[in-house]
Amino acid sequence: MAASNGGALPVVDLAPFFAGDGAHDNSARARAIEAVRQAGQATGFFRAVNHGVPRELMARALELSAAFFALPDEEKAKVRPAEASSNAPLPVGYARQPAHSADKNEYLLLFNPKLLLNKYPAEPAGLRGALEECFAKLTDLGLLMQDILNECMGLPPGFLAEYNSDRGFDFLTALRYFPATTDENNGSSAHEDANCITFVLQDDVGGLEVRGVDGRWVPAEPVEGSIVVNVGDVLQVLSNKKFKSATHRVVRRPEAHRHSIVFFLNLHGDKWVEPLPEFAGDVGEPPRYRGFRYNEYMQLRMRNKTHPPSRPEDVVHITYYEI
Ligand SMILES: O=C(O)CCC(=O)C(=O)O
Ligand SMILES: [Fe+2]
Repeated sequence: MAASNGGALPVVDLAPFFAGDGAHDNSARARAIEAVRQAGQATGFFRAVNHGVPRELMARALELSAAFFALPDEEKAKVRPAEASSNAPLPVGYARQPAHSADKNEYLLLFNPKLLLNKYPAEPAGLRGALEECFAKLTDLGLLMQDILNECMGLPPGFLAEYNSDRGFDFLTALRYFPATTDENNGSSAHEDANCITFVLQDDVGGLEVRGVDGRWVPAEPVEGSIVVNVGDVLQVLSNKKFKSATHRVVRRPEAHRHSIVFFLNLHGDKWVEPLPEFAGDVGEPPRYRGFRYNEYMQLRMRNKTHPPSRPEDVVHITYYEI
C-alpha cells in the first residue's frame, strides 16, 4: 500500500513570513511565493506548513468538534438555524445535508465571532473558544495568503487587501462526514469553492481529493499540522482564469467518521466581481467572465444545496458567468 505521506500536493513553507528564524530570508520568501504561483496556476491546491496556526489549537478544535458531532441528534438540533430571518449571509449553526443531497455530511457554520451572529453549542465546553481562536488565526493566515497571491498575480501592492477589506462574509465550518456504506461513498461532490481562499484542517481519516492537471484525482492526505489551501472562484474570475479555482471532492472512507474544519476567506456580497484589466484588456485578452455582484452568486450556490436541481447540468458553478 502506498504510504500516506501527502507527497502529491506541493508544499509551501510560510516560515519566512513570520517573526523569528528566517523572517528576513528573502530567498525563502521568494521560494514560497513562486511555489504558490505555480500551484495557483496549475491546480489551485497546495499544502501550507509553518503557517502560524498552532498545532495544539488545530488538534483541540478537531477533537472538540468530533465530541460535538458525537452528541445525540436532539442535542445538535438545539443549534439549528432559527427559522426567522437572520442578518447572517448564510444560516448559522448546526445543519445536516438534506436527505436528497448527494453530500453526506453534517456541519456547524459560523461567521466572524465579532459580528455576534453565531449560534454555539453549549457542549462540549471549550468548543466555542477553540473555534473562535481558529477563526482569528485563520483570518490572519487568509490575509497573509491574500497578500502572497496579490504578489503572485503581479497586482499593485495591497490591491486585493483593499478590494477585499470587509471581513463580514468570511465563515468557518466544522464538518463530520459519515462512514461510507457498501454502495455509496460520496462525502462532498466535486466542486470549486465560490470564495477567495479556503483552508482545510483535517483529522487523520483522509478522503479529500483534488483534480490534478491531467484530470486525475490526487489525494490530499492528512499530514499532521499542515493546512490544505485552495484558491476559489473569485480569484479565478479576477485573474481571468490565470489562477485556478481548485476542483475537489471528499470521498468517504468505510468504518470511520471524518472531521474537518474549513475556513473560507470570502468577499463581501456587495462587491462586483469581474476579470481585472491586468488580465484582460491591458494584455489584449478577452474577458472570460461577465461581471456579477458576489451575493447573487453566493445565493445561487446556496440554492444548489437547499434545492438541489434534478439535472446535474442545472447546478450553478462559476461557468454560469462564463462568456
Ligand atoms: O471537508 C473537507 O475536507 C473539504 C470540504 C469542502 O470542500 C467544502 O466545504 O467546500
Ligand atoms: Fe470545497
